[in-house]
Amino acid sequence: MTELLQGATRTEALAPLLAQGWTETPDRVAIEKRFVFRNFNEAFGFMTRVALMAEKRDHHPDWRNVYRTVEVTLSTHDAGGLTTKDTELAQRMDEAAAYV
Ligand SMILES: C[C@H](O)[C@H](O)[C@H]1CNC2=NC(N)=NC(=O)C2=N1
Repeated sequence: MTELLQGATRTEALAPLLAQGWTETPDRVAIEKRFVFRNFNEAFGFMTRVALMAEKRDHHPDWRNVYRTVEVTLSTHDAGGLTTKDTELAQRMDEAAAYV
């Protein structure tokens, strides 16, 4: 199982993501972000790219799509919080969102 991010390692791993619009959930076991695209086609294209990536990594987002917005929450369930699987997927999602 991937180790929980804790202490200074956690702070360092989260810093760039918080600067890119990710926030910690109030219970601190997950990070979340709302992506807003120009239209549904772009939103669903993003979800398609991320879905393939998530399946390859066996690490999947909790997400909700309404028209052109996609709300995402990331955590590692079996670790009970945040791991590098989440911070890495978050970074890849930001890259996928920029590719529209
Ligand atoms: C059995 C399988 O590896 C696990 O259920 C995986 C699948 N995808 C997952 N995705 C996420 N976000 N967290 C997990 O803990 C997780 N676990």
